[in-house]
Amino acid sequence: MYTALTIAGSDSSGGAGIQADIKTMMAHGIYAMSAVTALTAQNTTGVADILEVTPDFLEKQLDCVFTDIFPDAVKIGMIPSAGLIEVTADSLLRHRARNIVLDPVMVATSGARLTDLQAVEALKEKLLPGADLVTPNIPEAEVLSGMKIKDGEDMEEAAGKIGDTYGCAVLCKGGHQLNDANDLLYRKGSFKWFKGKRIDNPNTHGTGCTLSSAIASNLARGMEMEAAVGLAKEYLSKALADMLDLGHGRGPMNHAFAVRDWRGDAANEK
Ligand SMILES: Nc1ncnc2c1ncn2[C@@H]1O[C@H](COP(=O)(O)OP(=O)(O)OP(=O)(O)O)[C@@H](O)[C@H]1O
Ligand SMILES: Cc1ncc(COP(=O)(O)O)c(N)n1
Repeated sequence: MYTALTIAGSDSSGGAGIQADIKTMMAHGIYAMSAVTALTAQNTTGVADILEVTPDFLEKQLDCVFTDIFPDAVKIGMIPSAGLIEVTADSLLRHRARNIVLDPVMVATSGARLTDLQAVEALKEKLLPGADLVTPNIPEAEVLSGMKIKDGEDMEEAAGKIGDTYGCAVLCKGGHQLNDANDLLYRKGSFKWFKGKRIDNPNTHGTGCTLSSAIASNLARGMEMEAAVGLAKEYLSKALADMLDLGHGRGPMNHAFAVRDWRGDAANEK
């Protein structure tokens, strides 16, 4: 059995964070494990509160996982503070973690800040250099590259800057563009565009978490980076195109499309 670990925050509404990661990994046939960085009280309309774990407790979770069931891939999502980032980076290095996919979560779809400003600096200094792939959306790529992004050419320049500065592959996600949903992979000096048709669904809560967990799941199976990204984008598009509509705000996607074969019916029908 292939295994993966998510290091992220819990989303009480189940659409993003640890919950989205585990659903995605399960749908990929991966044994999913988690190290929780924070509890969030949130739903589709916003984040009511955040309760961080202590760095010491995060370190213990990571030690427990790595010394027992070594993960074939690691997905990193929301880490709210610099102290928690430092512990994570040290632990990944100490345990020689592999296939590390870093989603540099900063702000939720609902607009709430999920990480403080010192955490962004620690992310750059400690986590990016050890990651195999970092997956910023456009606003995050602007923060990491220090430049404004208006079009595809700017995405290429920003992804190149981030990749060359931190020595990792970069997937700049285009979900925040108006007309299409094209993502750009920069790796070892070359670019590859993953074209996506924009799906007319406002329920995009957790798209970034889902995409990065799907990539980590594919890497855990031993897939090459390009194939892993391409297949992950296909999974994300299918989950979004299923048009699940839950909650009063920006709702989650449907991972259940992937288990319909087993159920023999539409798992989301009520
Ligand atoms: N309306 C859409 N139609 C098709 N694909 C989309 C749409 N919105 C986002 N995506 C895709 O979803 C993935 C995540 O991209 P996005 O830029 O939304 O990341 P994000 O902002 O980190 O996500 P999150 O909503 O979790 O914060 C990308 O592959 C992107 O192309
Ligand atoms: C615990 C947690 N992690 C990540 C996100 C980002 O996801 P989104 O931008 O879709 O709200 C979130 N809202 N909550």
